[in-house]
Parts: sequence; C-alpha cells; structure tokens
Amino acid sequence: MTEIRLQNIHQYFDDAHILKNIDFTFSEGKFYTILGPSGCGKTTLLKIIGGFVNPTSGDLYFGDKKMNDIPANKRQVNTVFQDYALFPHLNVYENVAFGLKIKKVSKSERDERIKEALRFTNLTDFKERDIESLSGGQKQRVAIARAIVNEPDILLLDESLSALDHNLRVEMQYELKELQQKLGITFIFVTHDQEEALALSDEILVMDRGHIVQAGSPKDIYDEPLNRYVADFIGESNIVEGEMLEDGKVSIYGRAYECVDGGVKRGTPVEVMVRPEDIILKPAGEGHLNVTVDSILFRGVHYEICVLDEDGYEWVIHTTQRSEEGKKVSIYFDKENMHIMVPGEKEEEFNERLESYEGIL
Ligand SMILES: Nc1ncnc2c1ncn2[C@@H]1O[C@H](COP(=O)(O)OP(=O)(O)OP(=O)(O)O)[C@@H](O)[C@H]1O
Repeated sequence: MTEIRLQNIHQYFDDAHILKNIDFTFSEGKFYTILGPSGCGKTTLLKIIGGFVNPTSGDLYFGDKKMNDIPANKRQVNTVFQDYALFPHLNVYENVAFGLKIKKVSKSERDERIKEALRFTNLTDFKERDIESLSGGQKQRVAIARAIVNEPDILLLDESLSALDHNLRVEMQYELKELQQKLGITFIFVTHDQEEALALSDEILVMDRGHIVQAGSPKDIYDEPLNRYVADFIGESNIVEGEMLEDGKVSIYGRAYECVDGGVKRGTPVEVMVRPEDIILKPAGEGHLNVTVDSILFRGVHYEICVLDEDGYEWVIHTTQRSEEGKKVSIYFDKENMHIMVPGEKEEEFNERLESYEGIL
C-alpha cells in the first residue's frame, strides 16, 4: 500500500505551462477522481504518477520513496487507457496473461492470478473469447483484469468509461466502485463527467488550467464549492452577487438575508449560490422574491423552471411541482441552502474560514 505525494510539480511542454505547482497527497486505498474540462492537464497528471511523463520540476513520492527517476515498469502502478489498448489477435485469457509472461511469472502462479483477476471482473466465462467479439463493457473489464492481475498498489484509469453508452456506463460505474472496495487499492480515475465523479469518488480533485482548484468529498464539493468555477462545473447553480453585512447575514440586491456562513469582513462583495433543487416555489408574496415563470422544461424526474425576478434576474428551479408560463409566484430558500463564496479566495483560506467559523457556531 502506498501514499502518493506530489510536491510542487510543474510541467511544461515547450513553452506551454501545463501543470502549475501541483501539491497533493493521495491517501492509500481511496477512490480519487480528477475532474476538469478538456485540456486542463488531467491526463498529464496521471502520466506523471504512472511514470510516462517526467515532471519538468517538483517531486513525486510513493510513501517515503522518491519516484521521479523510477521507470513506469518498476512502479506498483497500472493504467487502464481510454482505448483499452488490448491485443486484438489474442483472446481474453491471453490478453490478461501477456504481462505476466513477459515478467516470467511461473505458469502455476500465472494461472492462479489470472483466474482471480477474471473472477474479480466477472469474466470467468469469457476467457476463451476473441477480443473482437466482446461488447464495449466487456472490453473495459478485460483492460481492468489485465491491470489488476499485476497486483498493483495503484490503478490509474484515464476516461476509461467514456467509450460506453449511457446505460452501460452507469452499470460499469457500479462495478468499478465495487471492485475498488474489494481490492482496497488506490484508484485514480480521470473524467470530465461531473456525474461520474460524484457517483464514484471518495475524493474529487477539480482542475482548471493546470491547477487543482479544490479537492474534497463529493458532498463537500457539491455543497460548499470554493468558487463559481467549481459550482458551475459540479451540478447546476444559481449564483447572485451580494455583500456580507455581518456573520450570518448577507445582502442580495439590497435586501438582507440570514445565512449560515461567516468569517468574512463586513462589506466584502460575495457570490451567493443556491442550487436549483433547493428553491421552493410559493404563492406570490409568500417567498423571498416575487417572480414570473418564464419557461418550463420536463426533465423526467423534475421540471426545470426558469423564473424572472422583479429586477429581471433569472433563477433556475428544479421541482416536481407543476407551474405555468407567465404565472406570478415567489421563490423561497432556507438559509442552510445559501452558500457564500468570496471571489479570489484560495482553497486554504476557504477551508480555514469554514473551519473557524463553523467552530464558533
Ligand atoms: N506530450 C505532449 N507534448 C505537447 N503538449 C502536450 C503533450 N501532452 C499533453 N499536451 C498538452 O497539454 C495540455 C493538457 O493535456 P492533457 O491531456 O493533460 O489534458 P486533459 O485534461 O487530460 O484533456 P482531455 O480531457 O481532453 O484528455 C493540452 O493542451 C495538450 O495538448
């Protein structure tokens, strides 16, 4: 088992500064997801851990051992790539066996380990099958079996569910989570799909242009995003400008609201986030703000209703309540569901503020 520590990692490709001062420790045995838009540096970070890219500067440690100069095949790490990189001319068993043969593992040990890897990935009945005859989900399982047969401490998965259709993808998410729990090793999964990140992870690292912007449990990141970027990237949100009046009180468009956040100087401009599912529709005059229903979309499990307040600002609401376009209603949200963000605040400052203020409450 291995803790992975990235210390002041920078990565340049020619003049392009791709990773900027990455400082992060992955604990043993957890499911991590690196989440961010295309091009933000997720795969590069994974490749540094896997040993396929040497960082321009900074250090990588597994436990106490510095890994910068240790080649990929000498690290207790295996990678499952997006395209699975399976050998099309070999069957399932042979694909899983390949690495062990190269390493000259004895036939009896090889057979035992392959049997175990196929069992873990529910492929026992498929071992004789040609790769080409398998579905996308089965190919993905072979790629995972081929990685775990090496008994790695760390499994890296690069957008490895993205080739699958929606239903299969959801099914594989369950399998992947279960597999990680059974094996108890560290999984580092890369995706740009926020729902996938929320469903799978013990911890999510949100990246933006080479930085880790915020790291935390899915619930922390969803309920208490550091800033507008994270709030928008994970889930949908209503974000309005406000000003802090005092601890537990914020002004939005000149009207004072009670909130549960604090530790921000009086008069500081803030952004206030309310998730669409936390807004309640009430008859006109009974909520915080009077609004007019602008549009309604049926989204299967809820309606997505856009309303305009009297200042012309739009609010998005997810509700199972039916309404009508043009109807005059009002919106209400509990103080616990308002989240205050301070533009420009760094993750350490934000965490300190949350801890110290919550400590007072
Ligand atoms: N070997 C390389 N040489 C030059 N540029 C590279 C190299 N590898 C990656 N890059 C560039 O670094 C940036 C980050 O790439 P990376 O693959 O890490 O992003 P990503 O977040 O994984 O994106 P995606 O979700 O599209 O895979 C991109 O602009 C990419 O073009």
